[in-house]
Amino acid sequence: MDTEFDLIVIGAGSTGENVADRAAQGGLSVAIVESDLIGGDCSYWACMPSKALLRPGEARRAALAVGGAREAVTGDLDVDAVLSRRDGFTSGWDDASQVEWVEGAGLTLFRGRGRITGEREVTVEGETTVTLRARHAVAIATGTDPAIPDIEGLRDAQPWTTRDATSAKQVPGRLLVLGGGVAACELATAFADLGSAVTVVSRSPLLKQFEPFAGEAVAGRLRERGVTVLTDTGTRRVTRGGGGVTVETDDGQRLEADEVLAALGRKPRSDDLGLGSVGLADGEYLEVDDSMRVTGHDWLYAVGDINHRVLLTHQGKYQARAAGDAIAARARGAAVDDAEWGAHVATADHAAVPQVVFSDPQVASVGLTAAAAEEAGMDVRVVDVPLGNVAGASLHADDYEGTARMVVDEQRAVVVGMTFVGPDVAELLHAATIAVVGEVPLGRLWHAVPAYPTMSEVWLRLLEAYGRPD
Ligand SMILES: Cc1cc2nc3c(=O)[nH]c(=O)nc-3n(C[C@H](O)[C@H](O)[C@H](O)COP(=O)(O)OP(=O)(O)OC[C@H]3O[C@@H](n4cnc5c(N)ncnc54)[C@H](O)[C@@H]3O)c2cc1C
Ligand SMILES: NC(=O)c1ccc[n+]([C@@H]2O[C@H](COP(=O)([O-])OP(=O)(O)OC[C@H]3O[C@@H](n4cnc5c(N)ncnc54)[C@H](O)[C@@H]3O)[C@@H](O)[C@H]2O)c1
Repeated sequence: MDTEFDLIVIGAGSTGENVADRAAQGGLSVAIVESDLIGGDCSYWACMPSKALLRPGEARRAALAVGGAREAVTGDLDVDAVLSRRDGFTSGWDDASQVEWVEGAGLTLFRGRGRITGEREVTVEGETTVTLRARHAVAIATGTDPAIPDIEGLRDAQPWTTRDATSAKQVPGRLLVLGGGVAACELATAFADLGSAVTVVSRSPLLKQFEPFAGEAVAGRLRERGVTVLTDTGTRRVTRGGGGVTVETDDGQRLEADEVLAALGRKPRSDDLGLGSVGLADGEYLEVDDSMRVTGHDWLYAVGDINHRVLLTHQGKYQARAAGDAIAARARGAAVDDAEWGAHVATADHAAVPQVVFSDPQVASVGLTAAAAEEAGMDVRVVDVPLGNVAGASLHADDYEGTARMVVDEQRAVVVGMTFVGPDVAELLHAATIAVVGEVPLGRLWHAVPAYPTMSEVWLRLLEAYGRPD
């Protein structure tokens, strides 16, 4: 068995697969090490199953919002059918098709736990133990685990994590969701759709990293649908007993449910990676440059969630393309284009990250919020328009409600941030991403004509509200 490769990748999630693939396409021999399912969290316990749980409720709501179609909706969701469709997306938590892909991509797969045991050396504990050596580089793409913070009784209560919620086989009658971030909002929406009586307990407003109107809209709709949303309320204590769970909040409320979901952020999967053997701290996120090279270690890369730049699948894969190409270029002794926006760096991580929250309503944003742009010292102008006034939106759904916000850097007259909130706004986002990444001057955007009657005409409303530059 070959044990020496140009590149060894630890972790075959969406990020690790892409680092390995790019490097292999660049002519390197690549080993990829995975201790669980090939495909990682996104395929089995995060993006795909969560969106599969959310989509049926969203489709039902979309039909209910259109007169004529509304009359055809005669029942609730079929929970078993929803869970079974979700199981289809995770292939029943079987990674055979991903293994086929790995083989087709020319990668060598080692199943087992990988640990760094020295410079350019990885030991894999699987059915047998094998020590691999890297001629050029090792890339860590081990992702994150759900964090269980030190809330009294929480760990002992064995809460559901996002992993349990996305792979749930049953729908709890009453579900308490702790947290107010993206996972909490999406999973509260999904389980409310599936019939749970849901209570959300968040120590801050919902979705606080987005424009304030986003979390307000999501909290408003959850409440309209009967979900109890407690914001600015911490959790004091959690106890499990008598077949259920009790949560006591900081403001003295006592909440009971059949299950509690801790959607309270993530922690790095780096506590058992052997980082100490090369002078790095165990259990921490890894600090990297824009080509994902770990500070002070020119042979070591950290890509995706594990570097904590942006915890999103598409951004991890973007980093992976840059890092895989950079590793291949450096191995060949070729030039590395690491200038801003170059081929071998992930510049967009800093100020042009797109994200969609698949809540009700959806939230789609890219770049900076108004507050973040101001904090960055920009001369900011904010333009808000109601999406419901756009012809395409009024056709899309009766009484369509939504908001679009454009954040402009006045000095450069370019868009630095955009947020859309409303039903089905996800697909509006990429045009905004192009405007932000391309730094398209506002005057030129007037020539990007949105088709009539689509929701994209909101761009025209935003430009008109801003005023045509001379
Ligand atoms: C509920 C939920 C929903 C989400 N939805 C979205 C979404 O809609 N869109 C989006 O962009 N992002 C979403 N995210 C975030 C997204 O899931 C992560 O950003 C993404 O999965 C990170 O990919 P990764 O490859 O870095 O890590 P992972 O996917 O976690 O992959 C890491 C892999 O490394 C393996 N591994 C770890 N340690 C070792 C070791 N020592 N040896 C061998 N193998 C090891 C693991 O088993 C795993 O397979 C969601 C997250 C959650 C929790
Ligand atoms: N659609 C998507 O793109 C999507 C969906 C889900 C998750 N994700 C990503 O996955 C990552 C994890 O999601 P998440 O929602 O778990 O993380 P998050 O960081 O978005 O939210 C964590 C929440 O937990 C709260 N919290 C943390 N510690 C707490 C404590 N001790 N007591 C009370 N509250 C506490 C925070 O205030 C926050 O509301 C995020 O980066 C997110 O962007 C993306």
